[in-house]
Amino acid sequence: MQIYRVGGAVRDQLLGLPIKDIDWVVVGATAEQMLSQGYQAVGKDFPVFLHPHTHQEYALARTERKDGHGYTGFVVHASPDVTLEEDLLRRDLTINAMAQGDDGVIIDPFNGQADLAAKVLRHVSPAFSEDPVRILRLARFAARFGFSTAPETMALMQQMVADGEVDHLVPERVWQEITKGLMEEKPSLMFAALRESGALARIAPEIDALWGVPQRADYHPEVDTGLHTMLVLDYAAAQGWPLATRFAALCHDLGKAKTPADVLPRHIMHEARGVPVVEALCLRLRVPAECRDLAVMTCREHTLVHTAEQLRAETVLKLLIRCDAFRRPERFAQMLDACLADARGRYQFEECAYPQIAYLHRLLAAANAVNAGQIAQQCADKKQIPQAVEQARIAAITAAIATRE
Ligand SMILES: Nc1ncnc2c1ncn2[C@@H]1O[C@H](COP(=O)(O)OP(=O)(O)OP(=O)(O)O)[C@@H](O)[C@H]1O
Repeated sequence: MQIYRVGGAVRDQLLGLPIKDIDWVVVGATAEQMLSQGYQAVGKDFPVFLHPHTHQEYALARTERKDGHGYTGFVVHASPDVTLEEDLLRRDLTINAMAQGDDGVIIDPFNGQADLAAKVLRHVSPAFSEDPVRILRLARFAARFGFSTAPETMALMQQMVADGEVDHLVPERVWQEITKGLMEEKPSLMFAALRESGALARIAPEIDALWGVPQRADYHPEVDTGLHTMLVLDYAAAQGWPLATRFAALCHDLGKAKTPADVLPRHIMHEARGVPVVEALCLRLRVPAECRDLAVMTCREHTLVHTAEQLRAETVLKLLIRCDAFRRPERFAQMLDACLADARGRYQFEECAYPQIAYLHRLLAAANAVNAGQIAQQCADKKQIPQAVEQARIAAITAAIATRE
């Protein structure tokens, strides 16, 4: 048997990037041979084995063929007669279809090195169209490397979308790829590839609908809501913020696509209109609660946060309570970060001051300093405790507002 490094490890080494994990391909072996050498079988659908000591993954060289119409899985063929080249042929992109043997020689039958040098994402073979998740993979590699898509690959992806292939993707696979793409350096490039292929309109029409929606040019010199959303998202990514904050940045203005045409380019009530849209997207993609809740909250509150310094103490307290800021201050802080991204994700406002964050943190700290236990002891009628605590918090916030620097 021969063993080769394949895929991302070879690509990243050629790019001079750190290698996270190595995938190995074993040519000329059977599953029984692997097991007899102490490897543990781990692949549910594919013949993958774990090395007993290093715990690295070794896959038998394989070919596969689509099982029926739409994406329903693959019929996998792994046997000692499958060659390395046959295995590489069924991979997604030429830059991911290179191998390296023990001697260090790169095996590159599909010119992945040339595409790396030209910064191009190109499919390896027509088999690309057998798995629609490859469109999302390509899009996230675009976000990671800033590479362009080969015209023939873009045409193939557009055809796949037109054939309805993307509609067969299960939500978990979509969310997994979107998650990875959001964590890349420039997530907007993922959405650009998804839009151009037509896939975004199928997997997340709520996001796709933002392009072409105008906004007031005095607040938003970039005008287009889709472009603004991408600026906000890339700002969040550039700060290295976590997934939930990036997802909240992505979703904060979904309500703007629902603004009635006769009130454009104003977007009164877009926060309230957006909440059900964000909830529907999250439900469909099975977005985890942590991401969903922050996205809904940001969508609902971002305009109010922008006006924080004009708010009355009562309104501030209601905002803090709605956001559960007393119990979840770190999540509240994440929402404020997403609001900062919203403010700065605009042409000509890229470095605008955003005192709202420090201001609201100061008011939260003031409200938090209220000694609820002591108030409870002083209340003769227990039923009045919540109201008394609320009054004390409003007084504390009022005092903090009055001492504004
Ligand atoms: N859906 C797919 N279709 C075709 N080939 C795939 C697919 N998923 C993975 N591959 C192949 O398996 C390799 C390893 O996949 P993996 O998901 O670990 O990505 P990677 O290229 O290592 O990138 P990353 O740095 O994101 O882990 C890829 O480089 C590619 O050759």
